[in-house]
Order: sequence, then structure tokens, then C-alpha cells
Amino acid sequence: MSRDPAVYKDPEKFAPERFYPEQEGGAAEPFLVGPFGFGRRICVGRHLAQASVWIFIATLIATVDVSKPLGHDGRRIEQPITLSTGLSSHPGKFNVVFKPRSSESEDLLVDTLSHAQ
Ligand code: HEM
Repeated sequence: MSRDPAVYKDPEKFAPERFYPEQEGGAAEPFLVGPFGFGRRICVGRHLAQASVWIFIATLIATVDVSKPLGHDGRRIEQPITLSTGLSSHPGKFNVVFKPRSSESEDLLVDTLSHAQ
């Protein structure tokens, strides 16, 4: 459903801006509805789940740089991206480096984590 070329232009491409409204220069492609079910038994936690993912991603991209790991030769290690198939699809294992953007970012993350435990 999420990769139907009749609904999504170039559906395999990672293009979050596809969901922007037309007034903001986007294609206004529809948000997915399937992952949380349908009808009267639709997931009651969907708003909490979506808000939690939003906060997590926003925190991550605001505070850390995410990059490919370096090999012994100092070059970035390229890794194949694989996806499982089935009822839901998960990415296969790959390594990344999370590096705080600044000492302030690092302090913020450490402080936040210490309150979460
Ligand atoms: C990304 C996270 C989540 C996904 C993908 C997800 C997905 C789903 C799906 C597919 C269903 C079945 C809907 C159907 O039968 O049509 C469901 C049901 C349900 N979910 Fe979630 N869910 C998520 C997070 C949560 C959270 C955070 C909570 C609670 C805080 C929650 C509570 C429930 C409950 C109670 C049901 C049963 C609803 C019913 O049968 O009336 N879910 N969820």
C-alpha cells in the first residue's frame, strides 16, 4: 500500500517532503493509514505512537550527526541496505555512528537520559 506507484510518485525513493501540503511546495501525497489498522478496532495508541516517534526523530536530528562508520583506511564503510519481508518490513543490521553536534548537545542528551532512568 505504501509503495503503490498509482498513489506515490517514485515510491521507493526516501522523500518525506512528498507529504507536504501543496501550499508548502509538496505533492500532498496521502499519509499511510494501514500501519495502525482500520475501522472500530484501529490502534487506540496511534497518536501517542506517532507523537513519540516525532519527538524521538526531532531530538535525534537536532542533537547528533549520523554517519557511516570509518574503516581502517579512513574511508566511509558502505553497507548494503536490506529489508525483511512479511507482515511488516524491518531493515537489516547496519552500523552507524552517532556523534553529538556540540558539547551542549551532548550535555542535553546525557541530562535527558539521566532523568528518563
Ligand atoms: C508504532 C507503534 C504502533 C503500531 C504500529 C500499532 C499498530 C496497531 C495495530 C495494527 C493494531 C490492530 C488494529 C486493528 O485490529 O485494526 C493495534 C491495536 C491496538 N493498539 Fe497499537 N500500535 C502502536 C502503538 C500502540 C501504543 C503506543 C498503544 C498504547 C499506548 C497501542 C495500543 C493498542 C491497543 C489497545 C490496540 C487494540 C485496539 C482494539 O482492539 O480496539 N498501540 N495497534
